[in-house]
Amino acid sequence: MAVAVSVVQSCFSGNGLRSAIAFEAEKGYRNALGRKMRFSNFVFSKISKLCFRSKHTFVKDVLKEVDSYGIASISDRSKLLNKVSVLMGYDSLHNLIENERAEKQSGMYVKDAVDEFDVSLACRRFPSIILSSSPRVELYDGTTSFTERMLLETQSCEGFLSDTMGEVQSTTLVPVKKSYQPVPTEESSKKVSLESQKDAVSVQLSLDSSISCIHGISKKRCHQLENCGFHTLRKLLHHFPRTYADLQNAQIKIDDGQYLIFIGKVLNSRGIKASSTFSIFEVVVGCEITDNESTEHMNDFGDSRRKKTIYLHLKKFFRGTRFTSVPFLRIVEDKHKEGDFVCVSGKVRTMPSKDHYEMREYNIDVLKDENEASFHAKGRPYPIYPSKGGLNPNFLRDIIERVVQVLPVNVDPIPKNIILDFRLLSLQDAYTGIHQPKSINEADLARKRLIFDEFFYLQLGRLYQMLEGLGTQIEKDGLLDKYRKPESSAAYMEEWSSLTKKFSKTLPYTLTPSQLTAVSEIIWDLRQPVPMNRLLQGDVGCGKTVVAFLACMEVIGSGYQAAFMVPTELLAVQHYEHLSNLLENMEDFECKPSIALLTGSTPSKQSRIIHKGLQTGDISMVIGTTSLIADKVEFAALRIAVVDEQQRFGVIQRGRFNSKLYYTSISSRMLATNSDVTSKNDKHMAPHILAMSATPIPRTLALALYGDMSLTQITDLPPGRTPVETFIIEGNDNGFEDVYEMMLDELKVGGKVYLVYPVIEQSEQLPQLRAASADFEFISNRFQGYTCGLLHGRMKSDEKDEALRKFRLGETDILLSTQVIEIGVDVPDASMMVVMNADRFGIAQLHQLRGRVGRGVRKSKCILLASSVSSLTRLKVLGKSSDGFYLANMDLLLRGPGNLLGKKQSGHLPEFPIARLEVDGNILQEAHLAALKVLGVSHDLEQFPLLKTELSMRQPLSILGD
Ligand SMILES: Nc1ncnc2c1ncn2[C@@H]1O[C@H](COP(=O)(O)OP(=O)(O)OP(=O)(O)O)[C@@H](O)[C@H]1O
Repeated sequence: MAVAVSVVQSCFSGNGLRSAIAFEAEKGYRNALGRKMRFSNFVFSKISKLCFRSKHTFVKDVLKEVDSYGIASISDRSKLLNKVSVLMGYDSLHNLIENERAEKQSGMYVKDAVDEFDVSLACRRFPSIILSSSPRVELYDGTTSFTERMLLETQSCEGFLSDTMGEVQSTTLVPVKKSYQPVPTEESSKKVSLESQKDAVSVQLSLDSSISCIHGISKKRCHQLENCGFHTLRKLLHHFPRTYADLQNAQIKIDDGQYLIFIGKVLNSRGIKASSTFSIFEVVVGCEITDNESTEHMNDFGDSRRKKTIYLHLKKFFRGTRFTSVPFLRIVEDKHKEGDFVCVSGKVRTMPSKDHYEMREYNIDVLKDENEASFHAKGRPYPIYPSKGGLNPNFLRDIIERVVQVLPVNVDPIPKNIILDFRLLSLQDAYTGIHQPKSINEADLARKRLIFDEFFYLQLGRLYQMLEGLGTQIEKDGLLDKYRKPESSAAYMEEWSSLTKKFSKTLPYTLTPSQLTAVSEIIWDLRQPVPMNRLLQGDVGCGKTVVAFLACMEVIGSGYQAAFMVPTELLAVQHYEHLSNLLENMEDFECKPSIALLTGSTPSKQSRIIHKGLQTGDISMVIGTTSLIADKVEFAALRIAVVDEQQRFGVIQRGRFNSKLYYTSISSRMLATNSDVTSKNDKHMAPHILAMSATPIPRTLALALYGDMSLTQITDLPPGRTPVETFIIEGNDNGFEDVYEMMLDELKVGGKVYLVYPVIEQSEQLPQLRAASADFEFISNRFQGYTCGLLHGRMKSDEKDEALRKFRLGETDILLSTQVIEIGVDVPDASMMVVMNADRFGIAQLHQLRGRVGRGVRKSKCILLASSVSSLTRLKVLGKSSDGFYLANMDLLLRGPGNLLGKKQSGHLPEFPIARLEVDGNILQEAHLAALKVLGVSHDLEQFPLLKTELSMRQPLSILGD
């Protein structure tokens, strides 16, 4: 048996020896005497250390040869190193060198060979090792002979490679003690034991404890884990299983690699010390399995199914001197006693002997009795982990299991009543449930709790920051109340300023109930002493613009300024013209606000005049593009910034208005210059923000993106609108012919048609895509007698304006365009839209495009031409519904939030490691309520110190998306 042990030991030799051998061989066995001596001393000491308990002649011979290495010929040296390599567990010297290179290249140089060591390979090479059925291996008892010890002591190899490789391993050996008793070091006493210290540890351990506190983890492993980002227990616990294998009850035919569950009895449990730093733990379980499918053989009891016993060899490997101590091995052995009834699950590997199987990834539970077996045998999910940074998933699984076992009970920062109210698992149970679930249901509950946390801290962080920005307790309560009962905060028409009332009277229509409520809510907010942060959401064409205009009028009426920012010049011009027309209709000329248009194309002389006007307060409202947030634009008293098409701008730009602080209202400033008194009502405050979203985004997504904003939704459409009739047609020759016919019919009755293309120019890479410019001539020829216009992003600003103006005025009948018209373009009598290669657009995007027609009283059609039959199905959803929120939800489900929002905006979405917004929206709502509840009790979270610490740990600033 001693031979077996020494050989196994040799397989576990450290990287230092391998590096030295590889280096020596690669450098061509250099002849400098000093070097040769240093090398032979080093190898000798290493080999001796590996084999020092063996009296086997092979080892002794090798030692002798190593001793005379310095005087041996190059070929003998090469042969010797070949032998040493084999002794170390490699196939040959060549194989050793390859391994060394591969590890260096993979960047895993510090990789611990032990855990990768395949015992079965060694068993095959050295038949004397029969781990699975051999009697207990004698543990080390210090029987090394005196002469050997003397020899070892004199062969110090310190610093062999210090001058060449810089990787020194101090291997000075000390006389071996008679009986081995591990002396607890300060470091090891700090570490957490798997079982016994659990309670004691719970006091000191926290989720953010370093991973070095995991019992038995080697320094190398620690480094590896840390290099892969696992610095703390939390990081490890948040490495969630990728999926769970569905464990099947074992049948007679067992295949390699299957994940199975067994009930059986422990036959043997033993700890084997294989070297001074390496031990193997093996439990052998005997299980009787049934062939459920066989009815041919009857057993003694008349049972028609065949039964047989199989043997499972559950193996675990430990490295580190602490794990080779007799007491440790005894403790591990005693964990499972002979005759224990157990449930084992995991991945099986077939062994050479019949009916013997090995399991290295497994769960083992001791069962009370046979009754419990039926419950367990139903199968439990087996977690499968993703690898990370080259770390083996099984290793990760093992280390995570150890962390779960020592997890303290009191790690949960979320208050108990929140846990109860929202029926959540405790955090400890959630970690156990996600990593070691007893059922899929448990894993699901655990997942819910962890998703809840992701959302909860996001909401808590945002609301907390908002409250921090407020002065008084009343303001804070008011804000939380507003989130809890948004409907109770509204200023109705009678309370609006006279300018707002007058403006509303000039509108050529009456506001819809939703529009009225929206204006009332916004005006209520504008009266508050804290900056408003509101998102106005509504389906295409529901009339958001006029709501925003009314909000602007309200602040202008009180002597302040308004800014209205839109994403395109086209839209800026459209809004400017629209508002100018509405203001022209106002009877009272005296208080008519002065408005300006400021875009990138505004001539510089004109821009300067506008800048000046904004600075002095002569201009009360400016409409424009991102030019509005340029540094040189200064406002005298900016009180509201309307940001249209919020998601096109993102959080950063929205925030930039905040730097344009207003100081005092223009009227009070004038008063102040006359009387030297500043109105007490005027504060230095950031302007109110009204964001408008034209893409109806699901509430959950809105909450995730704009968790810090109030939400107003316009849910009805102006009266008289008839739903746009939608056709989904395959874009083949027949399809196109049909569409051209329909277009002709529409044009004949005075309709206007948009033709929307996915690209401007035809491309060689995507020849199947129809292009706007390329089609212009063809369409003009095809529809002779009708005028065609072209509109796309590469045209100059004034050319675009002109194209749209002509279409609006009816000078062109067909407008060939790209998706530039997607946002906000309002030509009320456009009555038909044809979208080429419609499958290239997202559902929400198509809904937006479709919203460009049917904006007036005219009945409208939208034709979506699919590139292929297969894409018809996805488009059909648009045929079924014209409800933007429903479609946005569908899009969210089908394509995820990134695609729904577009690249730019989805970059502002916080990252959720396990939550999926498209399906976990309800948890987000709950988390929002929970956050409100907590902050309602303690605005500054002083009453919840654990929660506050946790919040700061989770870096709330990053969740703002900036
Ligand atoms: N209450 C109303 N009654 C009738 N027409 C209205 C009403 N409100 C707005 N409109 C008209 O509906 C059309 C669409 O309005 P508006 O451009 O404000 O919609 P929107 O919500 O901003 O649309 P989009 O999301 O497409 O930009 C405009 O022509 C506008 O004049």
